Amino acid sequence: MFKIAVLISGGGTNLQSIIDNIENGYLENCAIEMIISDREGAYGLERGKKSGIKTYCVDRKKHKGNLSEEILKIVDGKVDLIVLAGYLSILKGDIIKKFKNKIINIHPSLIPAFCGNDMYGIKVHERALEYGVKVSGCTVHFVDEGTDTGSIIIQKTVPVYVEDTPEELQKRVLVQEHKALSEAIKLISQGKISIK
Ligand SMILES: Nc1nc2c(c(=O)[nH]1)N[C@@H](CN(C=O)c1ccc(C(=O)N[C@@H](CCC(=O)O)C(=O)O)cc1)CN2
Ligand SMILES: NCC(=O)N[C@@H]1O[C@H](COP(=O)([O-])[O-])[C@@H](O)[C@H]1O
Repeated sequence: MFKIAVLISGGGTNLQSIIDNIENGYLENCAIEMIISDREGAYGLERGKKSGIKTYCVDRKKHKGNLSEEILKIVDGKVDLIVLAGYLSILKGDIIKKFKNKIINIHPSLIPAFCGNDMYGIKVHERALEYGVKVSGCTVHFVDEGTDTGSIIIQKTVPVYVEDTPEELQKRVLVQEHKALSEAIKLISQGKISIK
């Protein structure tokens, strides 16, 4: 069984898409071993509890200096892949080394556009609309020491309309995020991803 830890910070629709794709057999050899949030009250934790998945909260405020170390203690030796699904804290230190090319992230833009520090959530779509892009989308990439700098695995595009609000663009991109994330997990679980 290909074991996954999913890290979240908010509503957890990307997490839910993984749960659903395991249940419907698309991710047939995968299992979510645990869900870890960096903030209390993240609705993604409720999603996990409803599906009988072990949940943890490693609060980013209580663990200001050792957040990544605390997460490593939970996942070390227990999972094959760590999935950042709307996770808004930057991972640092040993976890990056120990899980080299075994941590992936979903970002709501076509990296290298609209990414990096302070680029998350609705802000990404606000910047894209301000810039006037005609195409946006999402990126699944490996996580390294930088922010949104790891090797790209999958990208999916969406059209951008001049009348779009940030919320409308976010909603259109989110549909593609849910597809891209499970596609990447499936390929990795099948050993079909290699890095040049
Ligand atoms: N080592 C890495 N850790 C993380 C990465 C990564 O690429 N490398 N990706 C992020 C997810 N992310 C973009 O996809 C991202 C998340 C958060 C931020 C950011 O600026 N966060 C703020 C705090 C926001 C909050 O807590 O509400 C900050 O750090 O000041 C940028 C990009 C996950 N981890
Ligand atoms: N840079 C990271 C980032 O912006 N992540 C974004 O947060 C949202 C979380 O939604 P969810 O909690 O419903 O999955 C998603 O759009 C995800 O791409």
